[in-house]
Amino acid sequence: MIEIDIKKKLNIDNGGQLLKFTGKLPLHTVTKITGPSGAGKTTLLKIIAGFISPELGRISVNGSIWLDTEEKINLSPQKRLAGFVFQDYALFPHMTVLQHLQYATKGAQWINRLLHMAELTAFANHKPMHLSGGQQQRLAVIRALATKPKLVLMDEPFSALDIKTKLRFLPALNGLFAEMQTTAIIVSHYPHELDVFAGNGISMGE
Ligand SMILES: Nc1ncnc2c1ncn2[C@@H]1O[C@H](COP(=O)(O)OP(=O)(O)OP(=O)(O)O)[C@@H](O)[C@H]1O
Repeated sequence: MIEIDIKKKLNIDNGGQLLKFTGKLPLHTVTKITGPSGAGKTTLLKIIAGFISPELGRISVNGSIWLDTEEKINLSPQKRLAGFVFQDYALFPHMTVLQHLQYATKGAQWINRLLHMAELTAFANHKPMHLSGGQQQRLAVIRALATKPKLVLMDEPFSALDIKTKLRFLPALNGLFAEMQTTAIIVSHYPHELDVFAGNGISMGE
């Protein structure tokens, strides 16, 4: 179980808005987060990953404390070991597709499997600027999975994919999550695109 109870001030320069989130998210399944723009979905994912610190709160994962502002505990992102798919992909411009994956793992078979799933095998030696938006996004997804993280946090990870690609890629991803017993938290503006994943939905800011 991931137990979250946090408070974070948002928009400090613009009047202030409080992001309050309390929830218990089950392990080994997908939690789907939706909500209007500005509700704080990205901020919540970054707080769970450890990239942003809330003013107040507590996060524990399977009993181990990642954050406790009262106890002054705040594990670094490196210690939380979550895979993260950023909304803007955050790829390395100077690295090829293959190098992105080799940076994360030495497992050649695993890399080949991820490339195949993302339909990127033929593009292994391409740098991001020579990939389409959808290919870049699929690379961001498989890079996040390359270290075989127990927890994957994905921010709008399918927004650049066309419907046919989604119909192939999402079920494959779902199968991989089941096989690896992955806990995933996925933010999407389109809740129905996540129907392939069993799991709970959370609506923020409505
Ligand atoms: N590190 C931060 N500290 C304080 N406020 C922040 C921080 N990062 C973003 N914000 C503010 O928090 C608000 C919510 O942003 P966030 O990106 O989390 O929303 P969102 O629900 O993901 O929106 P979208 O669906 O448009 O991506 C924004 O108004 C933003 O300016």
